Amino acid sequence: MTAQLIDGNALAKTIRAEVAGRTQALRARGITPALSIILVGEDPASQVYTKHKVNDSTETGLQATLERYPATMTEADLLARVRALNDDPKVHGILVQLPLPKHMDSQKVIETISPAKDVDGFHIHSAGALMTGARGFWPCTPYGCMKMLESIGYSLRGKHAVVIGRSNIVGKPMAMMLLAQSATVTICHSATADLKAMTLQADVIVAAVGKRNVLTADMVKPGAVVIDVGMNRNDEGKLCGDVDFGGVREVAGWITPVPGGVGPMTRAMLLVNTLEAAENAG
Ligand SMILES: Nc1nc(=O)c2c([nH]1)NC[C@@H]1CN(c3ccc(C(=O)N[C@@H](CCC(=O)O)C(=O)O)cc3)C=[N+]21
Repeated sequence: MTAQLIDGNALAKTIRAEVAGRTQALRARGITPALSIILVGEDPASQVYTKHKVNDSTETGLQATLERYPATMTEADLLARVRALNDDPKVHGILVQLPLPKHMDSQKVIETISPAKDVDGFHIHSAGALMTGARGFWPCTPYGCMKMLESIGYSLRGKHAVVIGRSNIVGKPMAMMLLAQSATVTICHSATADLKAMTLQADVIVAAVGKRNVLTADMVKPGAVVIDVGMNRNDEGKLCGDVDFGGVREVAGWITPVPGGVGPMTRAMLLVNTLEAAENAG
């Protein structure tokens, strides 16, 4: 049996349509949701990603501004720019594209963003809110994964979810979101002794490592839901995830593709967070 596909492009489109409707309603009240994106340096992937985010925003009726600065920008100047955006009532969301040049302390930059405008959900305030169940912005990638599970009507209660990866932007917040839905959650990482023993017990597997073929067919319980957060290139230069898609799709019950899976959902949830930042302000 071949797994059913969870189509991130299609779901993201539905979410964007909802955001567009709510944005229109806000604009009728004189508030235009506005996102400021800061890109420092010339990283080609970052240039593509930020352009995508601006286009998504514009097409959905939000206002997005891309500010570009040279890699030689000082950290002090960047912090000053972030503070100015914090103080600008017309700006509802602030996104500083990562990675930043090496001479900057990314965490310090993120902590300078006002939690009310932290639409990436990377601020410690947002992380703490997620952990305690308080209101706050959820990081877009794991938030998008939760929406994908919701879209197939999947109940996490009592299920075993295995998250592979423990980053602050995906693995850890993903585990918190799954836990909040009453899943039993295991977080695996590079020091996990027997990854396969863990994943074979999983009803849901989220692969968020950033390495090809972290999850292969022999590691998956028949019928499991497999969510692939990876964004890698294969030997032919084609985009691929962390999951051996061809093999795993023959075992899993549901699977997300790369491209067209978690990536578009990440961008859609950024729009949702920005809209909600504007709704909160209005
Ligand atoms: N402050 C900050 N916030 C981020 O959210 C952030 C960041 N920095 N730095 C880089 C990563 C990466 N990221 C992606 C989001 C969507 C796709 C995406 O839409 N991918 C498409 C393919 C796009 C393509 O063709 O390259 C897909 O999977 O179908 C990819 C990558 C957000 N990031």
